Amino acid sequence: MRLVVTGREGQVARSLVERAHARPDFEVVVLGRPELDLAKPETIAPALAIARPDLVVSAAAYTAVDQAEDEPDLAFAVNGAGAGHVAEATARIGKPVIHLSTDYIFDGGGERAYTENDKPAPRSVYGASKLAGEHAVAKANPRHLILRTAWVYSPFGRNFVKTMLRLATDRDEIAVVADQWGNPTSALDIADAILHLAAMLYGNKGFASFGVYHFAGTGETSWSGFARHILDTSQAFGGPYARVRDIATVDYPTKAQRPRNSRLSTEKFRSVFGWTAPDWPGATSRVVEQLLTRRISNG
Ligand SMILES: NC(=O)C1=CN([C@@H]2O[C@H](COP(=O)(O)OP(=O)(O)OC[C@H]3O[C@@H](n4cnc5c(N)ncnc54)[C@H](O)[C@@H]3O)[C@@H](O)[C@H]2O)C=CC1
Repeated sequence: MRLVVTGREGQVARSLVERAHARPDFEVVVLGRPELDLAKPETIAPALAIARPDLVVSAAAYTAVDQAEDEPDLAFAVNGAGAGHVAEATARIGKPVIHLSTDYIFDGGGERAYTENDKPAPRSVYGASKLAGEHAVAKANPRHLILRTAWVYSPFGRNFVKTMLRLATDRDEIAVVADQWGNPTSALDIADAILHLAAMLYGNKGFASFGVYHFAGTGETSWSGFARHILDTSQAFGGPYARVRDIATVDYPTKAQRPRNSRLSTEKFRSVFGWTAPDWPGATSRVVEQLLTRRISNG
């Protein structure tokens, strides 16, 4: 089965390439700029048609959350209209699309994990642009799976785990927000879930479970809890360590507002697809170990 993935250098795209290495039943083709540019609609359909997908994974996005506040037009062009064009081009060649979305479509109020029935109310340009993308995808291709995920990290690209390890190389203490809660999610686990979905979809004309799903690491924590686990694991493997000091969101102002409660209920995904992500501490430890081992082997 041939998966065509947008966002060539992204965490999810690179994780899919890595996970598919061990799976002779999957071939993963990654597309990126300039041949596929979500901000240039005319590039999208030709690039996808040439790549001959059995399934498209729409993982490219404008993900600079704070910068999006200053570039709303570009964020909406890429995450909203661009995502819609990908889904439309995929529908035109008769294939399904798996599209990645985000916890930031919620406002972060409330005390329980969000379900797929909860009403979106984004508080940032990024969140609003991703919600526009969900609507555009759903309208353009009825054969869609929209996966909302959160707090994504991996051995690739830029993410919170790599930031903590980098800061710990030259600081004794790192101040981290303690009053935002969520589910850290390894992009490698997202990749495994996507391969599971792809196998269920392939050649199954009767597949009737299209729609919106939440998929995230199992268990929850705060950013500071996440940071402590990363640095404790690093120390255990002989890597950099720093103490973590809890601070409040108000003490760490950012341009874009983040949801205080980012927790996603993955019950629907589990019951429909029989699949759950590993628990977040174990998954995080594996990525930290992978990063430290790579660093040592690279000298
Ligand atoms: N990183 C996170 O914490 C979260 C990410 N998501 C979503 O998951 C998906 C994957 O995220 P990541 O892999 O972490 O993102 P990433 O930031 O690692 O990768 C995004 C990719 O999209 C590409 N891209 C940006 N603008 C483009 C354009 N105009 N045309 C073509 N490609 C373009 C970038 O070059 C990059 O390769 C995205 O849809 C994101 O919105 C959802 C929740 C949390």
